[in-house]
Amino acid sequence: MSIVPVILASSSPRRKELLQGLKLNFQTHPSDEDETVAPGTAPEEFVEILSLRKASSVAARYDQGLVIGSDTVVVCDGEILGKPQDEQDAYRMLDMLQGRAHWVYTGVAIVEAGGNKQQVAHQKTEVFMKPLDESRIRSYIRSGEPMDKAGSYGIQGLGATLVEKIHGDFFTVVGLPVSLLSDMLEEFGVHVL
Ligand SMILES: Cc1cn([C@H]2C[C@H](O)[C@@H](COP(=O)(O)OP(=O)(O)OP(=O)(O)O)O2)c(=O)[nH]c1=O
Repeated sequence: MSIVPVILASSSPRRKELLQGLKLNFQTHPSDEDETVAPGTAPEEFVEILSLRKASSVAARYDQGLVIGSDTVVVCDGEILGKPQDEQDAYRMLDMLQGRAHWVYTGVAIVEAGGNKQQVAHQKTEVFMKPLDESRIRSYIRSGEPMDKAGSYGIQGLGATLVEKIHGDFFTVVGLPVSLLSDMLEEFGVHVL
């Protein structure tokens, strides 16, 4: 158990659940940072910039503690897909992803509040989606699940039925690479196990 306060700079229920899995005491403090990044930024850089921006903005509000920020995007044909704007956008994304492979990138940053230590890294996982016809995509969109998720699907929910297989870390797809995060926490003196 750590005595350093840990703060998750996120409004994502998935990230909260995944961090709870590490049995750390922590609080959440969502960041309201702007999520725009310069066009043409590579995905690995994109998720690291946003993870660090989220963690740094929340760290600035505390005198001490370790603040964790994270960001997830889906990458297909060189296009970075974030959360859909609306149902039409969700359809466009799912139609693009069906029947083929894409990458999910998740960045994770730890920023020491009241100090000057910080670390950022990312992980990527390849996801193979089944071929999906229009009615299946529309039915999935009607479930409401796609709307707050990068690439318009959630592998941990109904979206699991759309996925054929993955290569890499499952938790990276859901939105927080917990194994990588635990290694990073070690560097800050927090031992999960
Ligand atoms: C691909 C995929 C993404 N997602 C989610 C994880 C993230 O919550 C979301 C990507 O959006 P993010 O902008 O990374 O995160 P967020 O806005 O939800 O939360 P915050 O910035 O406050 O931390 O997509 C899933 O839940 N399952 C999946 O399979």
